Amino acid sequence: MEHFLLGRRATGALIADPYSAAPRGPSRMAASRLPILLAVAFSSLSCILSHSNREMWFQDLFPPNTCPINAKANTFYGIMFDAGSTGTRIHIYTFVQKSPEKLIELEGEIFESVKPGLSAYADQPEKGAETVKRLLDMAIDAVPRHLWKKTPVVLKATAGLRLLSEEKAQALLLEVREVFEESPFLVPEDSVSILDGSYEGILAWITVNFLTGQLSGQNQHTVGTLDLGGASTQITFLPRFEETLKQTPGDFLTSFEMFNSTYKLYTHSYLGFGLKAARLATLGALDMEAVGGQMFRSSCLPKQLEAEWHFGGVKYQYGGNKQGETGFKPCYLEVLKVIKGKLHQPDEIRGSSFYAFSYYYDRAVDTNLIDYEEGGVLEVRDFERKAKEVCDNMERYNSASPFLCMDLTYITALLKEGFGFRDSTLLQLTKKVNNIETSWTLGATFHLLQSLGITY
Ligand SMILES: O=c1[nH]cnc2c1ncn2[C@@H]1O[C@H](COP(=O)(O)OP(=O)(O)O)[C@@H](O)[C@H]1O
Ligand SMILES: [Ca+2]
Repeated sequence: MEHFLLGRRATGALIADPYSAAPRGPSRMAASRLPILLAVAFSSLSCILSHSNREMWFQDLFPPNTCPINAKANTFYGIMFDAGSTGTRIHIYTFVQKSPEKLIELEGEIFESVKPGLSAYADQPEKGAETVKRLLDMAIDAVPRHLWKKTPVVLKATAGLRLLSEEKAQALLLEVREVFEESPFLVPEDSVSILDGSYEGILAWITVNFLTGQLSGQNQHTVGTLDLGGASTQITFLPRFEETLKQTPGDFLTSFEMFNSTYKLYTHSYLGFGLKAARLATLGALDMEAVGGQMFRSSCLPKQLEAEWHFGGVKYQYGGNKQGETGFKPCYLEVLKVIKGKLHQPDEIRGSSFYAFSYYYDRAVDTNLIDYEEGGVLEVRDFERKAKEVCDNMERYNSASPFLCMDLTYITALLKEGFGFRDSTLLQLTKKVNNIETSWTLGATFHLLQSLGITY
């Protein structure tokens, strides 16, 4: 079992900031003021302690002789980039410390994204870094000038870069690091890296459970999370039964500390099981070496379709089964080959409900199962019903993505045959909670603030 200690205790004065600045920036700034549980070491004792400990590398983050006891309400920022396999996103979080005795609050988020993801620039790392720079320019506008030097900027890449060769991934990360170094922001050590898969699940779990208020107070009823990316997928939950801990392979369990609690989580990231990687696997095109003008066909695609698809910087030609079968049944069998026996099935989850986002959300929106703004609660069987409807009437759904049938069938098979959920398992489809994106980036920013000694 792995054990992550997320951050260490803060030394108070390092948290304090004499400046008080109203957040400004684009209208996307979410105005929600979440009551927060971030325990911040703002006691006068820690203020004294920190004064004797000023030589730390992050000392510039806050003025050395600021005593929090005198600090007024202040605002600070954290910039977290998510370099996903299908796109790069910037999350600029605003936090407010209203008074030394109070816990800090997450005030809002500015979010923007670009496509394609960094991995599409595997052979042009400078161009890839340019996409990051364009997003970072937004932060220049969003963060008040006098706070630039104290605002940390971090980028974490997920499955797209995990699948690249070490050399290509490192070249991209190096270029991004240069962009950061040239910016006016605080660039912590290790500010540009590939995020470990198990961290990805844990940090998303922290985000969702933080935003839904489950990490504070005595009666915590945490919820499990399901993230379906382009290249990998994560499942994370807090096991309630001893039996689950006994039945689970050690590397699926991770213990970590956050907000003064220790959690032992079940989490796993399945690389190559994201929605787009699964398309390639279903088409039999996952082995990139095999590509070379070859046409990949599937019963999950419209019969007459012949098209090209670019993913991860590689071009694929694909099409429908001109002569053979199409529809839900043959498609399900095709997809099953990709999934069957490849995933661990914890018994405990069969009766639980889960939060689901990313491509679970997008495909549910695409087929009107949920509203784009509101999200909603679905049962696993709703995805299967929709998959049948789309796959057995493929021509009718022609206007949407030609992969709609394959995607819905994959989601159905992943949930049922992969993780072992029941038809009746409830899924809470959520994009935002209180106007904040349900992404691992918020959990990662808490971790960042902890490691900089700002919160614990
Ligand atoms: O912050 C976010 N807000 C909204 N959607 C997001 C965010 N981050 C990721 N997504 C969703 O994640 C999916 C793409 O996955 P991604 O590109 O992150 O692949 P990966 O996780 O396998 O690297 C899409 O459904 C996209 O809408
Ligand atoms: Ca992702």
